[in-house]
Amino acid sequence: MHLAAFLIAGNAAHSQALWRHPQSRRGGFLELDYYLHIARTLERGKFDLLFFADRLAVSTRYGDSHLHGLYIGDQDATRLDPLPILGALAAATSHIGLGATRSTTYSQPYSLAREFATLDHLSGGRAAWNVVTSVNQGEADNFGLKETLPHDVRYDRADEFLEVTHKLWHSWQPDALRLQQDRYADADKVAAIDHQGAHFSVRGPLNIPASPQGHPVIIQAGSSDRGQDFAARWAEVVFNIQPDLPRLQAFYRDLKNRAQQFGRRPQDIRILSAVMPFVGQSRQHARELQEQANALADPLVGLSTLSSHMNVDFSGFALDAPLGDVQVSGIQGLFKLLRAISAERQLTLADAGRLYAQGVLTPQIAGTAADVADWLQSIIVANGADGFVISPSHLPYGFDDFVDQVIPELQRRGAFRQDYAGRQLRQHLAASP
Ligand SMILES: Cc1cc2nc3c(=O)[nH]c(=O)nc-3n(C[C@H](O)[C@H](O)[C@H](O)COP(=O)(O)O)c2cc1C
Repeated sequence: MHLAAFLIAGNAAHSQALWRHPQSRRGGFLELDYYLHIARTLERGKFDLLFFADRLAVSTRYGDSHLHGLYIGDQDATRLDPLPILGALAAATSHIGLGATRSTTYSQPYSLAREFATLDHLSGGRAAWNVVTSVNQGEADNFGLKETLPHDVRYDRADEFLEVTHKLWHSWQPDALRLQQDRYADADKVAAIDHQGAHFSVRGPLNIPASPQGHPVIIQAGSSDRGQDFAARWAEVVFNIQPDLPRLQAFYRDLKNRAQQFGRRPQDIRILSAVMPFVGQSRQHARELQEQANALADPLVGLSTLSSHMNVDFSGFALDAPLGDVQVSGIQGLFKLLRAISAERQLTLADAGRLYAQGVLTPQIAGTAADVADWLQSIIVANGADGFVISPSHLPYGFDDFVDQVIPELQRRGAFRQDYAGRQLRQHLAASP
């Protein structure tokens, strides 16, 4: 079983009520020690990695203005840049993987290759990149685009982006740097990449020597058909959000098969599914924790976040009517899922907004440590996932209960590592307990 921790360097996580939770430290996301506590707790729990999701705009789709999202504190209201935070966490940890989101639509390959090569050197081989193509008009507005690129064009650009960054990361042979008095580097072991493509023209080489991992671990979370092809070609870790076992198994089977179509082995991709655990001393206590968190979820916050994710303004839709079928250019996989759940449970738009605010459809598990461990293991055994993205309901202490209660239970069962076998992230992902 592999475990990743889901973080946003801001007021929310998957739960958009996170900042309103009585146990959350409001404004803590602006302070370094907030992240240091989280990272040290997760490393104590032997997590494979922690990673920060990210977005490059406040929500501006709901009501075609930023006022609503900021007034009520939706998922995109405030986000620090995750990479400087990871640099600080690299100094405070020694084993846990450190992942950050960067957009292929609003970055340049050369600068992004430097950011992650730098992190990989400074962390001793623990860097990971969650590759996104970005989803909404607010981001396009911040980067000079009249409108967001069409969905599949974003992925075509992303494919070329990954080709260029991999060429750059490997433009130095591992032993090229000599640091000798008479020879700084074996220059003939460092090659220009001379990339000329539809989207990028990059000469290279990178001005950073080969890093410990060679290149960062590549993470992706697309769930559309095109998104899954992209993942099958490039991703070593794939995140997904699926509400039940049949959907988990279908996604797992499909993606593992796609990997083989791209000449890769099924085990080359670790599929981690998002889950939000509520761990109690009793089942009743756990349910109370879950109800307390969910009661803080405001339907209009969820609709503001939904508007941002789907790049559609839901402010004009009737709250008491079902969620209609609209063409979305954002996270198509998630919208399809929300429509299916809304139909199954006959949700109104307000209900769907509340559900979305609770956790962006991330399934919630409430129970004792043994109950949560049972559920996690049942998904692994049923080939629903290779592991999980653990999503917090509050921060900075939202992972403490899981690390203090569920990890020891999983370790006792032999279902999770007792300790790290190596120092690098790719080693954690290769190891099975
Ligand atoms: C667990 C998870 C985390 C994600 N994190 C981000 C993120 O940080 N930033 C972002 O723009 N999109 C994020 N997404 C959305 C996907 O990265 C992807 O951009 C989106 O699913 C669109 O792809 P699709 O149309 O192929 O589904 C996330 C999705 C999932 C399931």
